[in-house]
Amino acid sequence: MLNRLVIVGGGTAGWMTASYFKAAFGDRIDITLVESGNVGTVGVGEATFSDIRHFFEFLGLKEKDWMPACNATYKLAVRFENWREKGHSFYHPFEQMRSVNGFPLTDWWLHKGPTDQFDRDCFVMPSVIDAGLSPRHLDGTLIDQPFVEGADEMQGLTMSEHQGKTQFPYAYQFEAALLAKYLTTYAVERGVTHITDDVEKVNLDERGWISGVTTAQHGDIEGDLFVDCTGFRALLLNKALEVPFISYSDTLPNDSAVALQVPQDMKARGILPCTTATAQDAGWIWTIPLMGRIGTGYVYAKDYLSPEEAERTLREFVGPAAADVEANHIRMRIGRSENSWVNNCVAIGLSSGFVEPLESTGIFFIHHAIEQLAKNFPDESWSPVHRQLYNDSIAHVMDGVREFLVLHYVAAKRNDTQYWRDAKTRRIPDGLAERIEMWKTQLPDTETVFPYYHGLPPYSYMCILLGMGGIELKPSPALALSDPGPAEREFAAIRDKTRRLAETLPRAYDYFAAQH
Ligand SMILES: Cc1cc2nc3c(=O)[nH]c(=O)nc-3n(C[C@H](O)[C@H](O)[C@H](O)COP(=O)(O)OP(=O)(O)OC[C@H]3O[C@@H](n4cnc5c(N)ncnc54)[C@H](O)[C@@H]3O)c2cc1C
Ligand SMILES: N[C@H](Cc1c[nH]c2cc(Cl)ccc12)C(=O)O
Repeated sequence: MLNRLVIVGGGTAGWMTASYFKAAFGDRIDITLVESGNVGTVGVGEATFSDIRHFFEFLGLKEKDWMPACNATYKLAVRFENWREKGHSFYHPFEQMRSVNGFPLTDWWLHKGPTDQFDRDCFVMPSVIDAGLSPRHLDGTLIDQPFVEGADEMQGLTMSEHQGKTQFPYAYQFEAALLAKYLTTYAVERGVTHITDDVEKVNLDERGWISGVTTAQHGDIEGDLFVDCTGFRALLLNKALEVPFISYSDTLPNDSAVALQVPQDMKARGILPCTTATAQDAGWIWTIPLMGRIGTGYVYAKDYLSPEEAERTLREFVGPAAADVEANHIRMRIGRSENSWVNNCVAIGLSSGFVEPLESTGIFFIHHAIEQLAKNFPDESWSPVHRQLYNDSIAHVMDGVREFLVLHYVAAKRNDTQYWRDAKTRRIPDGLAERIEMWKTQLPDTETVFPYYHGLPPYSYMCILLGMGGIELKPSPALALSDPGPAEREFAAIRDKTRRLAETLPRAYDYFAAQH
């Protein structure tokens, strides 16, 4: 039986993989995780997709247990500031797009918008976020959404099987290092062998398959399937097996980041329950509120900005609270491995690929890779079909997300610096130009977005197109011949619901203070 899994690397990717496979296969799988005591983890990675809740459910973990341990908060949207012009903001919320007579509400909004804010008119969440509210009441009940928690027909589905069925109203923000620690306890309690040591050599057999890894103090570790979770180093897949890496730098030039972890009194400050991405002269700054601190960082292209200037800008942006905080400068490898599974080696996490964290996709990539590996887990026959299906799925998810991110820059109206002007003339992925031409006339739908599963529904594309403001969009001509009454009633219903929620939901801080 093929059941010896060796995971090299103990960051978020390594521990998520170890925990998931123990939860999936129990004692029938033998898992060893070796992580260096000398090489650190990336140390950021704090905002997620809402889909991550399936991961926690699969492990049997409850919010009330893991969230306080990871200083976690709720994320109801990404808030984009200054991408259209300075002073403008809009949300990409976790909220299903309403549809009226077969047309998305955003189409009706284009036809006859009640205000110039598509997000506040078409969704409830933006006003909930502006008011700093929690999506759960103090007794734990969920915001009034068309969503049934724990519905039987949803159990055991992968993320791709869930897509389009429901939209859960929030994701999470947490300290990734604390989550890795929490999962270490989870995995070790369930029988994962944990070794702290440096892998110094990857041993290949005559076919070029990995027979084992040699550590500094624990000798050789042998296994059947090796999971490379060594981060940007990609020691097994890219270094030992020499699998080529496809850079995305021609379409996504941001290759650097500087991060700060700024202690804050969240009670005094309050929690804006979202991740904010504020456009800058040569990139953007993330702001992620956690319990007890703000995680923040400037993502930029070093062709346009030096690390010193980036750090200075970030410190000015944060203000005096950052004065004594040490900055963490990070070089990002943007792109993906040609194949993430080769022979008996599967790369998961940064070793497989990465795109800038503008839509918080890093942990989503890990979760997706784990689900796909579980689905395509090999036996002694090592069928190439499993590898092929896995590799295609990983490539599609990463290429699809790349396309979505490129759209942010192409659609942003801002053009006040060379960085933003170049964003309009840089090469874009094949197919995107044609799709944008189509979306100018007909808003994105399942038929016209990137044709493979990549985690993002068509309404996400609508939000970016409508919010960024640099591409002129037209409503469907059919709406001019249609009765506007039902759409007007829907806009009014959203206004009513927003008012009702503002009166009943607790402040986000108060909700978490009660949990802690
Ligand atoms: C600037 C930035 C911001 C990000 N923000 C987000 C976000 O908001 N949301 C999100 O979802 N994702 C985000 N990510 C991505 C996220 O950080 C990663 O996906 C996640 O942390 C997984 O990292 P990893 O485990 O693959 O690698 P790492 O954290 O780098 O871990 C690598 C592991 O390999 C081990 N290792 C390396 N060499 C050896 C060796 N020789 N022997 C033994 N062990 C070894 C190390 O000790 C470490 O344990 C961000 C990434 C960056 C760079
Ligand atoms: N898989 C979906 C992806 C998704 C839907 N809405 C949003 C909003 C934001 Cl900010 C990020 C991702 C998504 C999910 O996670 O719910």
